[in-house]
Amino acid sequence: MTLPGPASDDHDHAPVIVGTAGSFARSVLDERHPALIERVRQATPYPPEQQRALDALLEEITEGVIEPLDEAEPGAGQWRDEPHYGQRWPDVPFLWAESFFYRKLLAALRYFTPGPWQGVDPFAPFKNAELASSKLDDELSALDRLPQLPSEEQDRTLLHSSLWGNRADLGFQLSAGAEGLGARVPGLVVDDSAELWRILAVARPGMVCLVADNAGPELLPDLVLADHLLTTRRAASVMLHLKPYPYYVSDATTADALACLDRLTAASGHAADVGKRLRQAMTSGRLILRTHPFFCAPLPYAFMPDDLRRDFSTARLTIMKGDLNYRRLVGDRHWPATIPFTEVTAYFPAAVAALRTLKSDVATGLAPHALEQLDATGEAWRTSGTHALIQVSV
Ligand SMILES: O=P(O)(O)OC[C@@]1(O)O[C@H](CO)[C@@H](O)[C@@H]1O
Repeated sequence: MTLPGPASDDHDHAPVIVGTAGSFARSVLDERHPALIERVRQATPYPPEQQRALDALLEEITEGVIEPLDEAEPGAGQWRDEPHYGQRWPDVPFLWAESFFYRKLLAALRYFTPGPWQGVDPFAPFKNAELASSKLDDELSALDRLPQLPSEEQDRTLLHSSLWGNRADLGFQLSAGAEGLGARVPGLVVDDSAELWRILAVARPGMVCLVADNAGPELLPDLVLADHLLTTRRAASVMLHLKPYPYYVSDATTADALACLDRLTAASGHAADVGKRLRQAMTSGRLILRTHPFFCAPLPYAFMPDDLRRDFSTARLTIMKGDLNYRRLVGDRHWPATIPFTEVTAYFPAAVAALRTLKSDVATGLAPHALEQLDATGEAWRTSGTHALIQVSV
């Protein structure tokens, strides 16, 4: 099943986002993807076969039309019936184009092909460098001051650290530092955090699904938040949804989650305590790692398969992290930014919260005056990552 294209919009749907000339989506297709091919090439000494395949991919996305995966590519059959082959990359739904680009990149690098390169994460050099950064040591040691904070401040600090972790710093220092989180709050265009904590403040905690986004500097605060939900009995269990294979450069896989656990337990003080508790939670089944092929599908969550819908329907709350998950949650369309978040997520089987830094055009659930103020700034508030939102739909 494929995202309805621009021509097939229902009358009550906004136009699907495509790579219109001059748009953010177009800049991703024309600039970020070619640049990423070169970054991947520089980071790992791939042999001539992969080099030739990368050259062909670069030519296809810049000069050509969308070509199907080679028939010999493992899993090509799942992509065989897509309706966009032969079209220009900017002319098809941006969500589809971006997702298929990453699938073709892994094909070019023989990620799925039995042999020496099978399962080698092309983005590992970038992820490993982020996780090894000494900057994280300072961030993690700032966690030592967390237990002294009042419980509500702990809630706020860890929720905001998870939210802003999307911007490659953990945000823990912000909570303990002089400037505090106040420095970030102006960037918060919607804040439904009170509703989020209300949903979790129940006598008998249930399962919380946390749909992860990026590894390293984002996944670390996500894991600290998961530990906090477990230790403060807001969650009986946390189901951490991860990508089944490398995706969108930084998206977290199981290997990345385990690397973060190691980073926590190898730290000192509170961070190490959190790491130990999370390892125990995993072995006791209270922290469950889950993945599903749909997390790398080019479709909105409205098209999720039944087994994934069941996971979310049994959860007290599902927390969707990051920009791509938001685009898939609300549908990657040119919605009026004031359309209620509850309206565009009405299909979701249970309570859902989005923790998202705005890094692409789609926006929903903004108050009219907030939208007016943001547009009046003349800043690229939708795509610069300087603004964020916490939205809840029950
Ligand atoms: O989901 P994340 O990691 O927060 O952000 C992913 C993302 O913002 O990066 C792309 C641009 O490079 C966007 O198209 C996409 O939504």
